[in-house]
Order: sequence, then C-alpha cells, then structure tokens
Amino acid sequence: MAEQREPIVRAVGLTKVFRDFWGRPKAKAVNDIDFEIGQGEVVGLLGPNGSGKSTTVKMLLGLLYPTGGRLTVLGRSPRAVETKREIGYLPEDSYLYKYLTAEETLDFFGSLFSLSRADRRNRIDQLLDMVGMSHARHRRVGEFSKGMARRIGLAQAMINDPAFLILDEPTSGLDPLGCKEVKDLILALKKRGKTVVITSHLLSDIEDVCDRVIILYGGKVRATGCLNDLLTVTDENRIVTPALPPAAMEKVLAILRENLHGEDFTVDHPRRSLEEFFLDVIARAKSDSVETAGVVGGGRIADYLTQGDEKSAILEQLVQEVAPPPPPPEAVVEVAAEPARPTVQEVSRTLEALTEEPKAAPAAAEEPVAEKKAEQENKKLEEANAKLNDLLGNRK
Ligand SMILES: Nc1ncnc2c1ncn2[C@@H]1O[C@H](COP(=O)(O)OP(=O)(O)OP(=O)(O)O)[C@@H](O)[C@H]1O
Repeated sequence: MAEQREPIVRAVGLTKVFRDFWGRPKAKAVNDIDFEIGQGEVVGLLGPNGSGKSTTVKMLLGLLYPTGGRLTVLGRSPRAVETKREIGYLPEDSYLYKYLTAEETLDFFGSLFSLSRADRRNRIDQLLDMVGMSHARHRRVGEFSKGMARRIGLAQAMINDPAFLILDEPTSGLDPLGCKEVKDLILALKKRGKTVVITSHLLSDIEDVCDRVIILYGGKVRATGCLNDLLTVTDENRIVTPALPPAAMEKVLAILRENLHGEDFTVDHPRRSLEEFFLDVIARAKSDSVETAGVVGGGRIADYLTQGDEKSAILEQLVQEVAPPPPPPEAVVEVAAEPARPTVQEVSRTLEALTEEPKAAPAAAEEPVAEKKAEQENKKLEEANAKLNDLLGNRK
C-alpha cells in the first residue's frame, strides 16, 4: 500500500500566530517549521517553556488551525474525523471524571470511539492489566493518586488502539518504578509498530525511549536527528574493560602516553545511572523481604515491573492501603452480642450457684463483705428463688 510509505506526520512551513482581540499578532508560537515523523518512530518533542511544543501538539490533534504552512497527520488533515479515530492522546493533566470508576472511565472513552460492548470489555481488561491497574478497576478515579490517574490516562489514550500516540509528559507524577514501566510500555508499543510523539522535560526519559528528537526554541526547530547521531562523541573513544591488574594498567597507560603525545586522557570507572541504582536497591529490598518474612510486603514493589501476577499483588496492596480499613469482624460480633435476657433455666442455675456461695464465687467470697449486707442479699436471693420455684411450679 502506497499510503503506508507516507510519513505519519508531515509539517511544511508550519506556523501558528496567536492574535489579540483586534487581530494584531500577539505571539508567534510556531514559526515556519518543517518536520516529518515516520511510521513506528518514537520521537521526543523537546524545548524549554514557551518554545511551542503544546501549540504544535494541538495542531497535530486538530485542536488549533495553523496560521500558515501545511500539516498532514496519517496522510490526512488533522481535523478529519478519520484521523482523530486513529490518534491517542494523553494530555499533561489527565481530565478524568472523578466519580467514575477506572473501568467506567475506560468504558466511557471506548464508547466515544463507538467500540462495541464486547470490544470495550476486552480492551478494558487488557489495558488495565497493561498499566497495572486491574485491581483498582472498581475504584473511583477521584480517589486515585496522581500516578494511578496517570496510568488510567495512559490506558484511556490507548482504548481506540491508535496508530499514532501523542503523550504529553507521560511520566509526570509517577515514581521511578512507574516511569520505568511507562517507558517499557512505550517501547512495547514501538515494537507493535505504533508511532509515538512524547513531550517531556525529563530528558533522561526521552533518551531512554526515543529514536529521534526535535528540539524547539522560540517556535523554531533548533536541532533534530537520531539520538545516536546527536549524542555520540565521534572524536573520542571509550574502552570499557573488567578491572585490570596494576601491571596491565601500567602497560595500557604507557601505550596511551606514547600515542597521545602529551594530550590529556582520563581513566575512570564507569558509573551507573541513579535510576539503575534505585531500581537495583528496590529489587534487593524486595528479595530480602521475601526471604525474611515470606509475605507480600511494601518492599516488593520492584516485582510489578516484570511479573504480571506480582504486579497485581502490589496494586492490591496499594488499593488496600488507601481503602478505609475494614472493621474488625470479631469486634463487631462481640459488640453486637449484648448480654441476652437469661432464660428461666439460666436464672435458676445462676441462683443455685449463687446460693452455694463459697464454691460458685470464690473470688467474691474472699472479699470482705459487711455481714448485714450479706444477710440482705441472702434474703433477696431466697425471695427470688421462691418466686422462681412458684414460676416453675406453675409452668409444670
Ligand atoms: N492561546 C494562546 N494565546 C496567546 N498566546 C499563546 C496561546 N497559547 C500559547 N501561546 C504562546 O505561544 C508560545 C508557545 O506556547 P506553548 O504553550 O506552545 O509552549 P510550550 O513549549 O508548550 O511550553 P511549556 O513547556 O511551558 O508547556 C508562548 O509564548 C505562549 O505564551
């Protein structure tokens, strides 16, 4: 099919000028830019605040008209309904209805795309699993933490199985583990041939997932290209080896000095990124808790990056943590079980026991009791006993 060779996005001389009430130019947000995004590419749209990223994204989504130039998305106008059908969008702030549950939210967005009930159910199950939210499917979105809402936002962006995804700050509000999960998700989408545009201020995230970046400044494209080409320093070498014994190291240094003719060089140890280190610490903490406690604990969070079942377990815990603690059933039962009115037989037994004072209530008998009081009580008991005998006698 010829159309498949078409880039997913083609912008030529794209310009957007915001005007004031009287039509006078107020801000040239996007200034005559050209770029293309090919199928299956993951592209980072970068730039400092006010550089024109959001304006470009809004034009890609067909929410803003360009003032000048040409823009096609999936070979058509971005405003065409067919185009919108194939686009998934995660806004910077997820606009979700807080009274709907996670499942209802996805069902709502699915119905906006006219998906059948069966398709919606099927996709909702898969998506909730994919973003690790299966166990919170019946909870209201308004109760979610920012990271949880972000995950539902991501699932929402994918409900229509879009060919082209635009993710605005996809990792914002997520913890490092959540960020890793989202990045893995983006790479998985890339493997499935999806095209993704990401805007983010977190350059390390962009570096981890993007093939290419477009850097905007003042509404202009200042740099664009493959990350490999842009970031590789071709006029320097780096050799990474296992730690060398001192004698071998001396020989290497001697060769370097001989060949570099007095030029500076550096020998050091490679450094891991903070993210790698953090994930490693969490993974170790997780395995410690498994060995020592043998129960699913908070430290097992790293598991849900790789294993579906354990992911669910962690989420279950998160859900349970936030949910109001269930009332202890035993306590409720005890409170509910108020002393029932004694039956006639019980009263009789109690009275009998009471009359055998020393055996039935040794603790009470040990206490000093005024003689007069004891006599009065005995009298009362005898009266009660007599009444009871009458009662039993009458029944018989
Ligand atoms: N609706 C608008 N009316 C007037 N000017 C606008 C409007 N939207 C954006 N601008 C201006 O266009 C320029 C680019 O804004 P834009 O929101 O595209 O930047 P951005 O790169 O997305 O910034 P940020 O990283 O802060 O989100 C800014 O100077 C901004 O003031």
